[in-house]
Amino acid sequence: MSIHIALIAHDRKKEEMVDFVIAYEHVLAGNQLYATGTTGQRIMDNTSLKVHRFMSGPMGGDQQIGALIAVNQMDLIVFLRDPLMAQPHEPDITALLRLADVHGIPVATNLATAELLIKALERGDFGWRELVEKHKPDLGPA
Ligand SMILES: O=C(CO)COP(=O)(O)O
Repeated sequence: MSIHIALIAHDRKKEEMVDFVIAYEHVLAGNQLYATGTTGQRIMDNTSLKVHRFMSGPMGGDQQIGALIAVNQMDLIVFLRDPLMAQPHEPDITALLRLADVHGIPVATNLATAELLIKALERGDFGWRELVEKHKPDLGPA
């Protein structure tokens, strides 16, 4: 199954993201990949993956990915956040993570969780979706 995956990394986490996408290129390939601007560029520079790039995070990229979550077009997010540095667009980051929680989208915010998610994806493990679906809030018109 091909799913929609967003890949986002703050500056001091971009090396981690590059290592991650190189290690799991075989799993990521075949899915629809999205990224904020600079992260997407780094991924394409270092792999043969094709990534749809949005704006850079501070310029609205997090919001663009949030908009895809809102219309049910995002299935999994790897967002390697920098927990040790304040970001000028912190409200956008919070909004993205909030929307992921509203819509029950799995988000990895560190490398360890990212590996767990990608390994589940590799196994084709989507059983978790049943319970998420059962407890989804009534979101009104689609
Ligand atoms: O700031 C970001 C996410 O909040 C990432 O943006 P870039 O990928 O453009 O660096």
